[in-house]
Amino acid sequence: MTGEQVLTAEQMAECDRHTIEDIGLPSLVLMERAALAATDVIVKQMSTNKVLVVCGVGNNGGDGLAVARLLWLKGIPVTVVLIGNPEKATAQTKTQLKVCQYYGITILEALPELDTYTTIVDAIFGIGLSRSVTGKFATVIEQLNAAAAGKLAIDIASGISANAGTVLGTAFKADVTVTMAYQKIGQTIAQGPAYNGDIIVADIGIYQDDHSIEG
Ligand SMILES: NC(=O)C1=CN([C@@H]2O[C@H](COP(=O)(O)OP(=O)(O)OC[C@H]3O[C@@H](n4cnc5c(N)ncnc54)[C@H](O)[C@@H]3O)[C@@H](O)[C@H]2O)[C@@H](O)CC1
Ligand SMILES: [K+]
Repeated sequence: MTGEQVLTAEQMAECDRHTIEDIGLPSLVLMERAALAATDVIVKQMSTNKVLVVCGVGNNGGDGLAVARLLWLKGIPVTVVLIGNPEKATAQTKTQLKVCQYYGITILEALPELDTYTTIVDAIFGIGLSRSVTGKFATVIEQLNAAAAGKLAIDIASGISANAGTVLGTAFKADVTVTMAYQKIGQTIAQGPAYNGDIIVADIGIYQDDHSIEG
């Protein structure tokens, strides 16, 4: 079903759309499955002494906020940094933000001192990255890269072009990437492999050819 195929950002976005609009699986269900998959890898493979989840305001950030909540509910110390204007967040990400606020998870607007964090989760940009990373986003990514913590990227290392595999300005350097449904072509070419770390493809219920699936 998933695994071997490699998709462009546009193909992946079309698969997302098809699953949500044509099949009818709610977007928040897919986001929850993405977050459960990433959380599982964090718990099994990363140090959970103190986790920092750095989120943008797109749906990649929504995945990150859901991960933060799932870690929190397991009793793992977690802090969120939200970069970007929350008023511009997607509907799903606004919902995830509200839920994190309900649980009293600390949500910062700027990076804290990174020395004590054992794992950093990158949920800044996913396949929606559309231009070069500059300004505060670039500064944050460079500071994260300089930290000693283990690093996990959600879907794709922020700053890597999902189609070309090139670094768009600057990019997060992950030890592990949990990518949703299919690898993106940019993870397999150019600088992509050097920034992914180990790739884990998570089956979250999105299939490119769902008519060929046998029950
Ligand atoms: N559509 C869905 O239902 C699902 C989406 N998923 C997640 O959603 C991600 C895609 O979400 P989106 O399409 O919302 O996009 P992203 O979350 O990847 O990023 C889009 C946001 O980043 C901004 N942006 C793009 N390039 C920028 C730059 N260089 N500097 C500053 N801001 C920049 C855009 O204006 C927008 O606000 C996937 O990678 C995956 O992590 C998963 O939750 C699975 C289901
Ligand atoms: K990311």
